[in-house]
Amino acid sequence: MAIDFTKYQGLGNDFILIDNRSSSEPAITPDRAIKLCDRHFGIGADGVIFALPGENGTDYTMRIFNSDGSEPEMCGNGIRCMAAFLAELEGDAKKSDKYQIHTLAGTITPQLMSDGQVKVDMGIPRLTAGEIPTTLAIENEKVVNQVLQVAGKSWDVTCVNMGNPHCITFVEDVAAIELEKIGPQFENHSAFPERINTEFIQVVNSGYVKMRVWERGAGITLACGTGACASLVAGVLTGKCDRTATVELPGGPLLIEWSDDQRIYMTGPAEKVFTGKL
Ligand SMILES: N[C@@H](CCC[C@H](N)C(=O)O)C(=O)O
Repeated sequence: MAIDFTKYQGLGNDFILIDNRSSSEPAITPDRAIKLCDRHFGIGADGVIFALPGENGTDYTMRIFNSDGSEPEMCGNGIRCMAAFLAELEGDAKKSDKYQIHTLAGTITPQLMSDGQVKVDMGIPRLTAGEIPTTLAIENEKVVNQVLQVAGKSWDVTCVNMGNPHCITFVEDVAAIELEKIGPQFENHSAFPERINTEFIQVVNSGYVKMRVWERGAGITLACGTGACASLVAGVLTGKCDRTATVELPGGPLLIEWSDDQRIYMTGPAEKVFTGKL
C-alpha cells in the first residue's frame, strides 16, 4: 500500500512527516526509517515523524524515529514542522492555531503565529542528574560545570533534560570544534546511560550565542530545537546568558525564552519542502 509523505524542515533540521491519524501504530518500522533517511539511497532526512491520534485528552500524538532508527522522547524542530503539517492536513476544518500534542516527554503545545513562525511551549526543563540521566553527579543534584573527560581532554559540561537529554559545553570558537571526531565520543560516553545530544556554545553576548550540535541518533544536524532550549538553560545556570536569547545555529536563528513561569518557549520557522509517495 502506498504511503503519502511530506518533507519539512526547520532551520535545515529535516524530517519525513507521515499522516498516521488513522492508527496508533507508526506506519513504518524503525528499519525502514533508517533507509528512508539515507541521503544517498533514500529520501534523506534527520528523522521520520508520525502524526498519530491524540492520547490523554490531547489533539494529536507525535512520535519520531531518528535517522539511526532509535526513538527519542521529543524533537523541538520536529514539533514545529508537525504543527505546520497538521494545519495543512486539517485545511478549512482547522479550529485553532494551537495544538496540544502528546509526546514521550509529555504534552507540548505549538502555536502557529501570524508571521508564519511557530512558537512552542516546550515545558519545564529537568535538571537533576537522575533526570538527565547521567552519573556525573549524585541523583538529585544539578549537573552544572562538571568535568567530563572526552578525547583526552577535560570539558566543563552542564546537563539539561528538555524531554530528551543534553550535554552543553561553552567554548571560545564553535567553528574550531571537530564535531565529527568528538561528537560520537560524547554521545556514547559511559556517563550517559541513554546516550546524549551534545551542544557546543560560543557566547557572543548574553543575548546572542552560536551553537553547533552533535545529535544522539542523527549526528551533525543544521539545528536542534531541544538543544537550543537546553543551551539557553545552561547559559542561565552558569551566569552566561539572559533568560531570553537568540541561538544562532548553522541553519539559522531560534528565539528562546526561559519564562518566569519556569517554562521554555521556542520560536522559529517550519517549512514544507515537497511531497511524495512511498
Ligand atoms: N533535532 C531535534 C532533536 C531530535 C531528537 C534527538 N536526536 C534525540 O535523540 O534526543 C530537535 O530539534 O530537538
